[in-house]
Amino acid sequence: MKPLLKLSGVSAGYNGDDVIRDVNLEVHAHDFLAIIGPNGGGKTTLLKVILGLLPIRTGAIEFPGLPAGLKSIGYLPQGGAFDASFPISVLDVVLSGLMGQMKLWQRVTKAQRQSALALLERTGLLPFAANPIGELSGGQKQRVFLCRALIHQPGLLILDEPNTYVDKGFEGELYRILQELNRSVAIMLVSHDVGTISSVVKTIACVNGRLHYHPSNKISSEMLTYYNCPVELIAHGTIPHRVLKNHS
Ligand SMILES: Nc1ncnc2c1ncn2[C@@H]1O[C@H](COP(=O)(O)OP(=O)(O)OP(=O)(O)O)[C@@H](O)[C@H]1O
Repeated sequence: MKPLLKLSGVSAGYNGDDVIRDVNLEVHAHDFLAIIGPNGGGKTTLLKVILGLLPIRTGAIEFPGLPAGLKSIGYLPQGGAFDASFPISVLDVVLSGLMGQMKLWQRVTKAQRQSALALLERTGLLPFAANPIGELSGGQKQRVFLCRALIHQPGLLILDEPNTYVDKGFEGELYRILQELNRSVAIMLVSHDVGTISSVVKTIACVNGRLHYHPSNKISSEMLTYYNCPVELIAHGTIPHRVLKNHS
């Protein structure tokens, strides 16, 4: 099976300085890959080059198993990256995820509307479908943006810190939804929360300038220390968990 996404010897950065160096990575159908690493290690930069938002200095990025290339990728940016004060309904935000696929003069079909409503139902937001997006909480908005990233049925879903704004009560449910989605869509997930995601994902890549790939979801402190990605125990609320420390 061809990989959906293939990076070969990719280096990229800003103002002439490489942030990620000689990155090699393949993502295949049904993969559920966590991208972890310290602050400033280059995780978001990696996503930017995959999404074509940042030019690469060396190497190649290909989408052999995604016939529509970038258009087959669903993306949930950090914090939604959407002006939520815009007077638009929750349902229309979800449907706006189809814009890249549709011609200017095309109208949303009944089937597309039904799909959007089904996604809202799946994420517990159906009662809010007609509400202005600005009226929702941060966590609820993040769920709407997840639906928006899914509405065009991507082959690969990329999420940058999806739990940042999600209410704690929905975090477990979010991971459950992602695991269910993973039956039909490959997922790449950037996260700092090593403890939680290791039980959810299938494989792990640690990005710290270079990318170190682990074909398993088991994370040990030794492994992270070896790759210069030390972890520490912290507690949010009552449950302590491991997160990545800043690099010295
Ligand atoms: N637009 C930019 N211009 C210049 N430097 C940038 C830009 N964006 C990021 N950087 C720098 O690139 C490095 C990597 O940043 P990046 O956001 O990719 O890291 P990250 O691993 O996603 O970090 P975090 O975990 O804090 O989100 C950092 O040193 C950052 O300051």
